[in-house]
Amino acid sequence: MTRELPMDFTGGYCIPIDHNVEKNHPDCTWPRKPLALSSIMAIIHTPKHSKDSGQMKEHFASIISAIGEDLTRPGLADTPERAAKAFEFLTRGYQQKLDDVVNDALFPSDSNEMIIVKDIELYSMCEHHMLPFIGRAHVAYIPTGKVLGLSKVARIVDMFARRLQIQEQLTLQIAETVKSVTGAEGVGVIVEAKHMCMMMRGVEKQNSVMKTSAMLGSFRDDPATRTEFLSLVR
Ligand SMILES: Nc1nc2c(ncn2[C@@H]2O[C@H](COP(=O)(O)OP(=O)(O)OP(=O)(O)O)[C@@H](O)[C@H]2O)c(=O)[nH]1
Repeated sequence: MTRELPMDFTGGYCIPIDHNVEKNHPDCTWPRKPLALSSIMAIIHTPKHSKDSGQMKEHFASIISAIGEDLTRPGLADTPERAAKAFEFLTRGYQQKLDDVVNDALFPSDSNEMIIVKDIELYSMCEHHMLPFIGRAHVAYIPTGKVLGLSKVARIVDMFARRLQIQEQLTLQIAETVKSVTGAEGVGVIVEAKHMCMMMRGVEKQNSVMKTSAMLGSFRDDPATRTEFLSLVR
């Protein structure tokens, strides 16, 4: 079945952003035109959900009953509550605010050399099956006067990973956010991950790895910068 995914156009390539955005956003037309960075940031930093763990607990109880299990047996009695808590944790990115995540950890620096944070492990969940995808992110940027606290790069990765995602969107969100927070002249992000929806079910391929990248600013425009990033990541 061919499916039209809602698309956004950023930095020269298209990625799905959000099912509601395309319908509602006046800039989202076809053929696509670039969204202003402020619009992108507003979209990706606005949590669209408020948590309700009581409701989640009830829903998990319904799912357990629906698969034919006995909710009253001792092993399962507390499972709806545990599952709700786990799910809340796994999707906590919706509750996070960028300002809190960054916590003003931006420091003046004269460096204009590439900064890379490699091998940031990530745990996310595909929005199609709500099954995990697990992998690593490599994030690089070239600062222009200020650098970001090292841990904050990993926190930004987590903030977006801990939502229902597709890998392409996650990759771009990390890149756009690092760029907007640091004002970097360029940002490169590579994510490599294995998707449980392809391993545990469906096509059942155990060894395929998905690699996605987002190159912004000089990482996009300057082949030497991109090559340096790719060689350092390798
Ligand atoms: N591009 C992309 N696709 C993803 C990601 N996570 C899951 N998918 C894919 O989303 C698609 C959903 O396809 P559907 O045909 O609607 O669902 P399905 O019948 O469960 O598909 P199968 O997984 O092929 O059994 C599948 O091809 C998944 O592999 C992701 O991060 N990026």
